[in-house]
This record gives sequence, C-alpha cells and structure tokens, in this order.
Amino acid sequence: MKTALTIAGSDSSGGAGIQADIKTMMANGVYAMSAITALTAQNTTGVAAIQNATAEFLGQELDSVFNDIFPDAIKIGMVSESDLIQVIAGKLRRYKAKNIVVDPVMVATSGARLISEAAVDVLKNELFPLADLLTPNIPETEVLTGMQITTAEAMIEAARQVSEKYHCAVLCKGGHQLNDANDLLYVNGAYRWFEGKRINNPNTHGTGCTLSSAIASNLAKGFSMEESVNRAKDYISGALAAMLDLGKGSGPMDHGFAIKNNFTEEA
Ligand SMILES: Nc1ncnc2c1ncn2[C@@H]1O[C@H](COP(=O)(O)OP(=O)(O)OP(=O)(O)O)[C@@H](O)[C@H]1O
Ligand SMILES: Cc1ncc(CO)c(N)n1
Repeated sequence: MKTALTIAGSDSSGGAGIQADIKTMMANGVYAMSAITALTAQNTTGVAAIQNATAEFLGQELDSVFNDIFPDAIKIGMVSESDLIQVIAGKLRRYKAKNIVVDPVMVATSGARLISEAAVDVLKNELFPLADLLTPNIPETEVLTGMQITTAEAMIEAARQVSEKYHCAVLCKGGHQLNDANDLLYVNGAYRWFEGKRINNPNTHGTGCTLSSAIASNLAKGFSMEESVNRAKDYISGALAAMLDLGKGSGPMDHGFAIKNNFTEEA
C-alpha cells in the first residue's frame, strides 16, 4: 500500500485540517499518517483557540514517521509559526522527502487567520523551494505576488510568477472567488485549466485541505501531476455533490461518499 503524510493542524470539528486530510487519504486508497503542527478548537462557525505544537515535539513526530514508514507523498497545511516551518523544512531536506504538496493556509473559510505575519516570509523562503506543488487560492496568490487578481489572465500571470520563483508547479484555485470551480495548473512553463462544475453547496469547510490531500494521495500512487489534479478534482466534486449538511456554519463535506458498503449501512 502506498503511504502519505499530512503535516497540518487539527480541526476539532473534523471537516478541515488533519481530520480532512486523513479521511481524504483513506478514501483515495493510501495509508495516512500525521504530524500535528497545532490543535485548534474549531467548528463550522469559527476558530475559538489555537495551541501550537513546540518545534521540538513536531521534530520528534517527523522523526518517528520518517524513521519507520517512509511517506510516498506529503501534504503540508496549517503551520502558524516560523520555528515550526523551519523544523519541517530541515526534516524534509534531511530525509529527502518527495512528492511534497504545500497548501499555503493563511485564512480559514470562516475568516480566522491561521498564520502569523512573520511566518509568511519563512514559508516562502524555506518551504516553497522544497515543494513539488503549491495550491494557493486567489487571496493567497495575491499575497504571494502582490498582484490584484480579478481576471483569468491575471490568474495565469500570477501562477507563472509563483511557479518560476519557486521552481515548482502551482495550482491556483478559483473556487468561490473568480470563476467558481475552475483551477489553473501552471507546470513546466505551461498552463492548463481544470474546469470543475460549480456545485451549489454552501458547505465548503475544508475544501482546500481536502483537495491538496487528494492530490498528494494520487502522487503517492504514482500518477503524474496533471492526472493527480484531475483525479483530485473528481474526488472533491463528489464530496461536495453528496450534499452533507452538518453544523451551524459552512459545514464539512462527505469525505466517505465513495465508500458505501455493509460497514456503512445504518440500522
Ligand atoms: N462550490 C464548488 N463547486 C465545485 N468545486 C468547488 C466549489 N468550491 C470550491 N471548489 C473547489 O474546491 C477546491 C478547493 O478550493 P477552494 O478555493 O475552496 O480552496 P481554499 O480557499 O484553499 O479552501 P479553504 O477555505 O478550505 O482554505 C478547488 O478545486 C475548487 O475549485
Ligand atoms: C486546522 C485547519 N487547517 C486548515 C484550515 C483551512 O480551511 C482550517 N480551517 N483548519
């Protein structure tokens, strides 16, 4: 069985972060492992509190994973502080990690800020150069480029700039901002649109986490970057189309929509 590791924050409500990543990896057929960067007290309406791991403990989590079950792919999500980012970058280099997908998580769907101002520069300088793929949404792409992105052409130009600067593929997500479910992949000097059908579902808590984990799972299984994105788009569309409706705010998706058998039957 192929293996994947998520390095991210815990979401107590189970729809985003580590919990979304593990559900997604399992649903995509890979063995999921985790190194938790922070605990969040969070639900569909917002983030009440954040408790970061210490850099030392995060380093121990990563050593424990890499020294035992080597991950075929890695997804990195919420990392709030500079020292935590530095530990991750050091371990990824030391263990020669491969298939690294970085979701530059900055703000939750509910609006809460998930990274300190200072850590954004460390993320750019230390982690982005190690990534195979970055998956920013439009506001994050604006922060990364200093551009204002209001057209598809601007999205292409911004993705090109980020890709050339950090020597990696970039998936700029249009979701709930510019052109609905259409995402732009810039890879090896060329771009390609992935046109998703917009699903009229207000419950989008954890979509970014889910997409990046699905891509990492597909890279772990040996698919190319383009095919990995293609399959991940199909997975997230299915999870949104299942129309799960939980919680008082923007709720989670049904990560298990494709797994229906006698173990999931209700009485
Ligand atoms: N209503 C929708 N219908 C279909 N696809 C969607 C919809 N909303 C988002 N997506 C897709 O979900 C994926 C995640 O994109 P999104 O822009 O929501 O990420 P994000 O802003 O990083 O998420 P998060 O809020 O969890 O940080 C993208 O592939 C996007 O196109
Ligand atoms: C822990 C965590 N990571 C990422 C996000 C982004 O959606 C979130 N809301 N919570």
